[in-house]
Amino acid sequence: MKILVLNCGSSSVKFQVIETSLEAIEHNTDQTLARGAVEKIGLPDSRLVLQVADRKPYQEICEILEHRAAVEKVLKVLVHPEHGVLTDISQIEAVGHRVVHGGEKFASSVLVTDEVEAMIEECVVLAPLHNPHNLRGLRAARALLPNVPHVAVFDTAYHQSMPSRAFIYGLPYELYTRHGIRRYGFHGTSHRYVAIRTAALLGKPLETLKIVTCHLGNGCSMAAIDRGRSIDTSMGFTPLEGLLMGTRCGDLDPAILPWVQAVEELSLSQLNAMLNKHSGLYGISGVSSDMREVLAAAEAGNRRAQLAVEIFCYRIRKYIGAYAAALGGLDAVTFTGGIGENAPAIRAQSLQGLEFLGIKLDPTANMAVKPQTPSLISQKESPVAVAVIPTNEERVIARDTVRVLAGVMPSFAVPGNEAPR
Ligand SMILES: Nc1ncnc2c1ncn2[C@@H]1O[C@H](COP(=O)(O)OP(=O)(O)O)[C@@H](O)[C@H]1O
Ligand SMILES: CC(=O)OP(=O)(O)O
Ligand SMILES: [Mg+2]
Repeated sequence: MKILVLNCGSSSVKFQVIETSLEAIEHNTDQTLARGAVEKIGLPDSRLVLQVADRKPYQEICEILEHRAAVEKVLKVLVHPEHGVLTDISQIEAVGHRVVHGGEKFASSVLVTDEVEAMIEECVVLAPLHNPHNLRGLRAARALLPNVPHVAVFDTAYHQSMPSRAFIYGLPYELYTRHGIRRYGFHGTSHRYVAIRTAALLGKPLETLKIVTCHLGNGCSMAAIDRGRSIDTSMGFTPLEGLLMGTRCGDLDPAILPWVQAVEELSLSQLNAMLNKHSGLYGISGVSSDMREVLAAAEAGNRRAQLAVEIFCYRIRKYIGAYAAALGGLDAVTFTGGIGENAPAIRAQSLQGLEFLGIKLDPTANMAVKPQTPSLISQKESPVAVAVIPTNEERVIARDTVRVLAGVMPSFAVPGNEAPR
């Protein structure tokens, strides 16, 4: 089946066309036919980029004002006689959508109906920065491709297996029962995919492994995966908690917030912007939110850039220790995401001093990791394996679309793990 995968952000629509099937999933032979993005939606210099294997990337600058126009543009370029990969739009048999927040309503990927769309709308209050854009893309695609099934794949669904001790905060319980304030966790499609690929790389059944996965991109999160199930994760009610990120602060003392708000006379939206946009690597280094630039500045002797990198790695190390304890043991640590896959110095520094846990990094293998190649970077005799696995959230979305349509999509909910309502 040819599946169109859409990941709609605030100012971008990322897309892929993936050829997959139940057989392809089993043999890991799915194929990406095209990938691309519409970026800078709403600005006069919006652009469309399309990459097709063995062809020069195609780019077009054009004014695209909103998400529906962006999705329309994507469909148009996909059937373009010269640049496209499809002869006709009817070749798209289904559409898979990334939806960031599914709340407690969705513990699995689902076929989109009007009722499901309304339930996703109800989750907008939980993720005001992500869900409205996802929903806009979903609606546009359903309107433009009304005759094919649409499937929603949630960042939060995989973490619905967490036990209540991991997802309830130490706040008045009514905040949970009335407003759904709890840890949800994000990047679930990525954590799930790299855990499965880690088991395959080790040649061991996933059901026997305790794995800590580190998704380090612009947003960063870690998960403790016990025999294939997420039992804890570092992001929380929103994608702000946990690790230090490009522009997000991660863990902090919540009492800082009212204090800073008062002393700096900030509005709520300014406070939100401070936490989400002006913190993290960028806020500490003052250089950039991009790890490559922060590393270059650190290398050149910039003390604040060095400190930002140190804090970034130290926090990963703390979470590895915490999750080894939560899991009651550790078989593997896996790195993924733009930083996790491409920055050997960050991997090495994050694992520094963890030999006592059985983590013995092979420095040569760590330096030798090739792009887009699953690699083992621990020493042969290391009790804990360390892996680098390229993530592929779009592939999971395409696969889940096939699974949902075939009626073989599992639920990640674990009976007994719910909290009293
Ligand atoms: N070679 C590299 N060395 C260090 N960091 C890198 C490298 N390549 C990419 N990155 C970092 O990866 C991050 C982006 O990760 P990515 O997973 O692509 O982001 P997104 O979450 O937007 O998908 C940026 O901080 C970028 O600097
Ligand atoms: C949920 C989240 O943080 O997503 P991203 O990493 O794409 O920002
Ligand atoms: Mg990402």
